[in-house]
Amino acid sequence: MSRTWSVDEHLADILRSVRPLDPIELHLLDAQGCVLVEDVLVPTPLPPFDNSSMDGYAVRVADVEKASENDPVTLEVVGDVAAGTGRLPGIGPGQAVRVMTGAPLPPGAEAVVPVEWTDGGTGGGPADAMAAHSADPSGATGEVRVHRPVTARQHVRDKGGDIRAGAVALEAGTVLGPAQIGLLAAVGCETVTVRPRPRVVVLSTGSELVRPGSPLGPGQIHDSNSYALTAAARAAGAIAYRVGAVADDADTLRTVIEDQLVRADAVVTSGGVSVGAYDVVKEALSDLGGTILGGADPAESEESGTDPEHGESGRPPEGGKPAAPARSVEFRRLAMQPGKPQGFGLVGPDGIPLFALPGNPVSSYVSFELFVRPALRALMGLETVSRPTVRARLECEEPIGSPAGKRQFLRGRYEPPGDGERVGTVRPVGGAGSHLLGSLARADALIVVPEQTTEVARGDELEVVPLDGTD
Ligand SMILES: Nc1nc2c(c(=O)[nH]1)N[C@H]1C(S)=C(S)[C@@H](COP(=O)(O)OP(=O)(O)OC[C@H]3O[C@@H](n4cnc5c(N)ncnc54)[C@H](O)[C@@H]3O)O[C@H]1N2
Ligand code: MOO
Repeated sequence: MSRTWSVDEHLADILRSVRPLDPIELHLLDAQGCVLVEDVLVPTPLPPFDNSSMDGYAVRVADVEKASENDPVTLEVVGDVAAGTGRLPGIGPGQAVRVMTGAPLPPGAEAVVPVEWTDGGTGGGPADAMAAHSADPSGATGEVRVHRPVTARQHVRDKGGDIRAGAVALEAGTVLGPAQIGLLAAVGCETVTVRPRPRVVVLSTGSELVRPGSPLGPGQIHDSNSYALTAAARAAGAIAYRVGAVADDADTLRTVIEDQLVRADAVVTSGGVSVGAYDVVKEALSDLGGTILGGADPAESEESGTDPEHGESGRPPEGGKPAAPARSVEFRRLAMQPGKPQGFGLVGPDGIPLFALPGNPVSSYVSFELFVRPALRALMGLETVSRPTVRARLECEEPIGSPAGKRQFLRGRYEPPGDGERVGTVRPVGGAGSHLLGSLARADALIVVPEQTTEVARGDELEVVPLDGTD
């Protein structure tokens, strides 16, 4: 390791290196959370036909103009239209058709009188509801007494009133949430072209690691990082594959990563990046020479006929920008705590981003939040890649020290501002140790102590990063 990098420099370097994934066509529900790459036009108007917004009677306005509760107007019921009905009875003077919510407006009808404004065909007072079709399968016939007038188009939803045919239903760049997926379904789209969710391979390293569910031998611990990081990748919108723990052996690790690259848009490892004798990730990835993991060397690529369309990294350039140059994994020291040792690079012929995170459980999780999550969001084509932050006043009994020159990320619980308060409060949970998984699990936010600050105390206003909750 040479110089120390700031958090912002490291993140900027990562974001410079990742490009949004190539668009693919996905079925609607598989596209949830993805970004649309092209405008979606509405082929047919929405709604596709004039229809009733109420269960009631389709009428001509003039026929019910004088209707009142004391002096109802009696109309002849000439038909019954359920939602989905294609053949529609026409309405002449003095006639009505019983219609259900969403049913097409019959020809000749100008408005719909809700059933509650009629006797429902019973000959009595105002009705609460219509008789269920199962109870009265003959449908609506006979007469209906209308107690109130309606205005033209009242209780009618106009054809194209929501969106006109040919209009843009959703613009390129829209993130598909439930409402957007509903709209696409409504206009008849079965598939959409979006940036896919990145496939993230997560593996942990360490010969001390044992899978949860297995008993611990002497010196062993359960592998928690690969679980936390897989869950974090999923929470970030990725499709995550947990490979599990790889023993501290450089050749094995290289082979496992090479094997996994086929299904990876990003690789996340944990552990083995510090200065110990068994820090295998660093050993396996920092000096790759001509192996496949190092990616194509730009000079070699030209000679070996790399497709110029696909740039040196093997990935297509996006929006005219040059593709990211291939670069092997670089290990660096960051001015942050936790998360000081970090590795990042592009590996394999396709220049897949690889994040080598430190092994301490809090360090790997905080590193994921700060560096991997933004990169995954960039791969998805999302514009906002980092979590929004808030300001909050610190609530703590004793002053808390922070290492000079390092940005510290304490774990805390955030309380939003109450009525009339400008900022909320944040209370530290547990200490600064990067092994404190118990307190991490009770926290819902990271408290950011700037590099130049060496002590914070109650009442200090700090930047806070709210994290995903469990709800
Ligand atoms: N002499 C120095 N020692 C250390 C330094 C240093 O600068 N000089 N840096 C420390 C810092 S900071 C960190 S962070 C760690 C990073 O170490 P590694 O990335 O090499 O991680 P490991 O040594 O493999 O593990 C560290 C710690 O975390 C536990 N661990 C690892 N993987 C998992 C897992 N999947 N699940 C649960 N726990 C895991 C591991 O058992 C160790 O206790 O280095 C410091 N040392
Ligand atoms: O990543 Mo280390 O936390 O700085 O213990």
